[in-house]
Amino acid sequence: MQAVKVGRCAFLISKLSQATRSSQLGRGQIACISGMTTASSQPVVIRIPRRMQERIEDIKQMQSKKFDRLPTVKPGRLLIRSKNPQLNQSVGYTLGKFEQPVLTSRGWKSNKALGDYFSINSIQSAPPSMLKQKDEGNDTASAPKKTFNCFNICPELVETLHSQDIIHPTTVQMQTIPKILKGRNILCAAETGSGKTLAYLLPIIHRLQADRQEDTNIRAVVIVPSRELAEQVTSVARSISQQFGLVVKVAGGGRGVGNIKVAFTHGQPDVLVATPGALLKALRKRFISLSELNFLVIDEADTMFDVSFAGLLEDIFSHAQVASRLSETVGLDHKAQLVVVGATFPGGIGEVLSKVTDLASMVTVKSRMLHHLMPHVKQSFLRIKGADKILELHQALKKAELEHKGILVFCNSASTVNWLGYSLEEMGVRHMRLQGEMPATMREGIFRNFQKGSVDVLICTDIASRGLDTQRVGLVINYDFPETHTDYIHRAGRVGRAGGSGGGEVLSFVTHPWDVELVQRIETAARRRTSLPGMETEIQKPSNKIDVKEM
Ligand SMILES: Nc1ncnc2c1ncn2[C@@H]1O[C@H](COP(=O)(O)OP(=O)(O)OP(=O)(O)O)[C@@H](O)[C@H]1O
Repeated sequence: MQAVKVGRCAFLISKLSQATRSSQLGRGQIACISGMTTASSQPVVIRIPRRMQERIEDIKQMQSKKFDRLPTVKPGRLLIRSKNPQLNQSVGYTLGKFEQPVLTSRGWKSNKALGDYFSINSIQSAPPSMLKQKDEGNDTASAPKKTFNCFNICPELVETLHSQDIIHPTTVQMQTIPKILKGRNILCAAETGSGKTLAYLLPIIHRLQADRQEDTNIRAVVIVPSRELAEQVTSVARSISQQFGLVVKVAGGGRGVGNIKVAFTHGQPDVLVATPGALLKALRKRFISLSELNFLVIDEADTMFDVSFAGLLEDIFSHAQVASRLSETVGLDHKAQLVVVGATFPGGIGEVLSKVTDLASMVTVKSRMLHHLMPHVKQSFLRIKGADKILELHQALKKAELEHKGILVFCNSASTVNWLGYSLEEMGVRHMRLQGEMPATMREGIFRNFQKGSVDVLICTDIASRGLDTQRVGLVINYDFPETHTDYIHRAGRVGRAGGSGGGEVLSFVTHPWDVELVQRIETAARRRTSLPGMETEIQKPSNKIDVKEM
């Protein structure tokens, strides 16, 4: 076969296209096209492999007016269901590396798109964190799932978990618990609802009960961004530590120094769960000391390292000694083991951490699904006018009413929460409201009552999106579209949690042109099945090298 110049090749391919269009060639045949070379007058034969013929066919279709894109629908379930069925995408369709997905939301900045919608369907029933983990050696379907006994933690702890119907560790627990037990500083990054709270509390309580001491200072501090989360973590910690006589106390801000002091009048707790403001007040007033601290946990790391808290956190770090080597965590002058936990990790965290510990000492546990859209939760997006949101919301609430599941309605500001509350009141929708500008006394107990099922609808700001365990929530509604990827991930993460009954659903109203870019990124990530763009961090996968070496 002779070589053919590029220009000539293009001519021949166009000839081939004509040939295939007029059905002279069947798909799968090898195409032979004859031309004449100028030098020898011999015919040139180009053999076109079947794959290339198919590609040419696809490009032809794309260029013709009938189709403006490659067909993305295959037999089977749909991953993306759009108002325009031509933009549907099947679960079985995989976008090529360089193939640009055609987005339903591509024209959504224009008002012409009003009324358009698409859904990202759930493609599995269980959360990824509850699936069997291949890299833990359970890579065959027949291998039994591991239980908490595999960590060699005290049997009473395992029994308590059993009584709460918690039998098999989640993937993040499998990786995190042994590392904390070994005394490592750890950065644990795993998707929402994957069981991170027990991943750090279990090894901490195990170690504290094994090393019981009388009349000591606080031995473990957990710092969280909100009072509601502090109460929640306290309740989990108490449920697993009471049997050992360990004392767990909570200190939340907004209720004055007197209130914080009360928590320490009868001695120092073994474990303190606190918001940064309350903890700092307790430290400055010398109600507590962190001199004998064994564990310092920063939960919801992205919020805690955000500029609004970073200053407080640095101040707190100045009261504690954080270990930089494994050997520093034992002995009389031991330093604290640092545990940093979160479901989203934007960049910049390393900068603050490097001021308190040797970054090389931190072992990283990063879940495969970090910053991914949850595959077991249906997520719908509705492009509507701002004025229509209240009616759409009312309709969605009516539809969900029969199921008696909890519904979270997220707004971007406290004033919208209040306004929406009044509007729903007029419509006769029973609900509660939770936002950060409420006085502490008013805020007290709202989330607990919602969790107990006193009402089904909670209208809230993002203070309810971080860390709160919302097993009874079946629907999250973004009344206001979130401003950042992280807010979207955390809000959506209130449904489909480990140990819950099912996937749940997220419904987002998209009203402003400036919302559309984020919608497009979410849709792109869904179609490509990648993590959300713009969420890449310096977090590395845990490496065996770090694992075996001393910190
Ligand atoms: N191994 C397990 N088996 C079953 N359920 C579990 C297990 N571990 C934790 N859970 C339950 O899963 C739910 C979510 O756990 P948790 O609140 O710790 O998640 P998280 O990863 O901290 O989420 P977020 O990122 O939103 O803070 C809780 O109700 C918890 O009791």
